[in-house]
Amino acid sequence: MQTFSGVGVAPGRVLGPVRQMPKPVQEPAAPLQGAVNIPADVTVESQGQRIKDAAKAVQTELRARADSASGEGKEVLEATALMAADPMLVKSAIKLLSPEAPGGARTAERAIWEAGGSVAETLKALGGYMAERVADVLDVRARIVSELRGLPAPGIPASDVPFILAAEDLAPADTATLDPAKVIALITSSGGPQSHTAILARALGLPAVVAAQGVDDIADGTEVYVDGAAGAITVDPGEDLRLAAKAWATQASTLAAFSGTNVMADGFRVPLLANVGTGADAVKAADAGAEGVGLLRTEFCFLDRDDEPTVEEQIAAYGAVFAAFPGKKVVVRTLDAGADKPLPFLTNADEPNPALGVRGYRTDLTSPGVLERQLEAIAAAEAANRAEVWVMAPMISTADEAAHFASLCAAAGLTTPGVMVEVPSAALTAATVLREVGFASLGTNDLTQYAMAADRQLGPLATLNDPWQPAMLQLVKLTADGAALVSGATGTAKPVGVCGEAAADPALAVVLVGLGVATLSMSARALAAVAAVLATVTVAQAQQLAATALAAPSAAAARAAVRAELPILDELGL
Ligand SMILES: C=C(OP(=O)(O)O)C(=O)O
Ligand SMILES: [Mg+2]
Repeated sequence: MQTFSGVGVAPGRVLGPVRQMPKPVQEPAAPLQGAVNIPADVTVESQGQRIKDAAKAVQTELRARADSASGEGKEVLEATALMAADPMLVKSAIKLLSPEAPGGARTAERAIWEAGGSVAETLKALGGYMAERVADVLDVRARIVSELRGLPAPGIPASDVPFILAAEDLAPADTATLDPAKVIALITSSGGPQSHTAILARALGLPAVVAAQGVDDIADGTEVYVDGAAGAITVDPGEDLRLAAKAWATQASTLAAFSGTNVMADGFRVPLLANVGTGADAVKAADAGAEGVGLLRTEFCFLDRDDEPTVEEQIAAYGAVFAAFPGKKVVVRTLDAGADKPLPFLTNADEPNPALGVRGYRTDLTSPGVLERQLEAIAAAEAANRAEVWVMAPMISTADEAAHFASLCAAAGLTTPGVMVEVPSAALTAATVLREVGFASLGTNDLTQYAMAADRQLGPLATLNDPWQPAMLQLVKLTADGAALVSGATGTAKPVGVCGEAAADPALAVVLVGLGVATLSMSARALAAVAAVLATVTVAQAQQLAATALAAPSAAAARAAVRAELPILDELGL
């Protein structure tokens, strides 16, 4: 039995065949200037026919996939199928096959590559809706090149049977076509606990292991067992692991849904909120019982945009989220562009150190006005809905920045400004920072990467990039202790929540509460498991477990010591 070990980022035990994510398509070689590097027996006509046949095959395949897909995935596939059928694309590729074409004759692969590139440039220049189709054209061109080469199509493989998707890492764009009915687990050789693969897995409730070296070499069809909590992948599993997968399936269907009110064993309330990116996410979160939204990632509404969304577009996007939570708290985070979430209208893609660069709140330095217009839109959307809107800025590092953000919120008529604590300086000076605003929310994904100086996207650094690191837990404690020194209007400490992925780990959630965190925000899928575990401990026990974790010499020791005291985790297979 061969095993691979990595970092478990979403719990669950499943068994199934592996399907590898095809490698990205390599650019076909350009012809030498003026030279015809094509064998004499290959005619322009035969190459033209190859292009036509390949385009047709791609279109047929995409149509078939669109027919069996639903929702956003179906729309993406339909739009891409239309592009593949576009006669302009095929015609301009065929022109490039001729020896008379500027620069000489191309191979069929090179011709479709260049033709697709030109169409993409034209669409980009047209802007607006047309520019949004650029990704579809580039996808079609990659698919036609793969077809011509006889290689599997790029993107998530199509399959009639459920499978375990193996990849080096997944990009945000892969999420639209990932069908959770078909993909039953994710395993990657790269990526950290805060990578897009990890965030996606938790949002979809799929067991996942990242940073498991070698899994991208497992042959297609090989049966493996994945344990998303233990971070282990076993090839050709024995009978005991088959039974474990069966037991998990039974358990997963019996874990009661979240009731909508989280109460600890002694009656203490810790509201459980949801992390969302769009109105559609918010509707799902409300259905899952979320007590509000603890993080609206506003940049997720505009990731495919080259230009700044208008105030009206923003009002519509935020209003759709507020409408799903009438009378409930919704914490809106202002645009967190930069690093892993580039927005061309705000960030410079050529920065040498993007994670340490102009990102989050800092873009107000280089693109003044965008933040004010966003706050204006949030205030207008608040006025048109009944949600209780709080607003926070990402990447705040100093009390001065917090004060400036609060003054912008006040000018927009927004009454509850706050900050994300995701830069260690903000945690270390929490009391002075919190004097300027009404609340703080710990972004443990970034706080971990900055505390440990370990890029959250990098697989080899996954063990450093672990929110159980005792240094991280100290920063959480410092923030909660700092907040306790500063009281708000009601005379009580200013509230500190957690909206990083740490909140979705049921054992770590207990520790966070023990450290003084008042609310936890997570992907809606995690609500039921976190609530089930919190219901078994009192605040005093959580504080004891927090002390145990803080005293541990390593992340692994902290996790093991706390898990040993929470038998419910094993009972629920978490
Ligand atoms: C919640 C966070 O923000 P994001 O993951 O969007 O950077 C975080 O950093 O923990
Ligand atoms: Mg962050």
